[in-house]
Amino acid sequence: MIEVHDLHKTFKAKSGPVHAVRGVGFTARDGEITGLLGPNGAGKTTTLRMLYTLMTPERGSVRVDGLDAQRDATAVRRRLGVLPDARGVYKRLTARENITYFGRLYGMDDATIAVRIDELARTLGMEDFLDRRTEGFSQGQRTKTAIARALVHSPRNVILDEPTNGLDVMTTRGLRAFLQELRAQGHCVIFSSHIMQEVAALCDRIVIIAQGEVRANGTPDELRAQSGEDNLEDAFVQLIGTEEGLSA
Ligand SMILES: Nc1ncnc2c1ncn2[C@@H]1O[C@H](COP(=O)(O)OP(=O)(O)OP(=O)(O)O)[C@@H](O)[C@H]1O
Repeated sequence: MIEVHDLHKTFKAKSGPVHAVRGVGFTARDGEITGLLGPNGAGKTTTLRMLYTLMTPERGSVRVDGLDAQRDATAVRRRLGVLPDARGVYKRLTARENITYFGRLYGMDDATIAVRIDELARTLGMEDFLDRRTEGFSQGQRTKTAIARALVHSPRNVILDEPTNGLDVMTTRGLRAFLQELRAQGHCVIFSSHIMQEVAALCDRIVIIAQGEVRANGTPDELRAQSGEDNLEDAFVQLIGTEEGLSA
């Protein structure tokens, strides 16, 4: 479970401060998929970076399975699997070597890593390119490698930044099924997206974020009720106040 309380983050820019995240709070539960939905520049990536301890918030706190992300950063990292916005796979290594390297960093032995890679490769459809160097990989192949790498240690909590960016329809469907499987196994899954159809199709709980603030938070039914709209798409537009950047 990931509990986020009153996060704030400001960046200095030449033109003045950018208040990227202003008091974001929500809870992502085990056995649920929580979607962070918002237009470009809403503060999703910055929020996620604070969740996975890459960035320190100016204010507020993050707890992962009850552990404080700032005080117990190492223990928290062990409990997280992260697909960052910059996928950053090592291009001289094969996909398998990339994943193995991360498994070793998590203290896994090679036999366990090999079994786990077989499992992930099957689920994500990676068999064809698993033993190729990642240099020249398509975006989808790189993303799959980065997802497998994030999950090699079977983390309790999974954070994915725009996981379907650049993926084709079939791969997106496969990834959806995969996230549903993680949910069924009781994992806590958070992913960000600016595509409302995607969030609507998959999420148990949706946190709508715009201009660094949470505009609404609830199940799809609750959001429909809150906005007074029957259609989820209309509810999103109403709650965010703009259609900009919210489309496939
Ligand atoms: N390192 C940084 N320095 C300066 N400004 C930043 C930095 N990182 C983010 N920002 C600004 O903070 C705001 C929120 O950015 P963020 O990347 O969190 O949004 P996002 O919701 O993930 O958007 P997108 O869907 O476009 O990826 C934006 O205005 C962005 O320009």
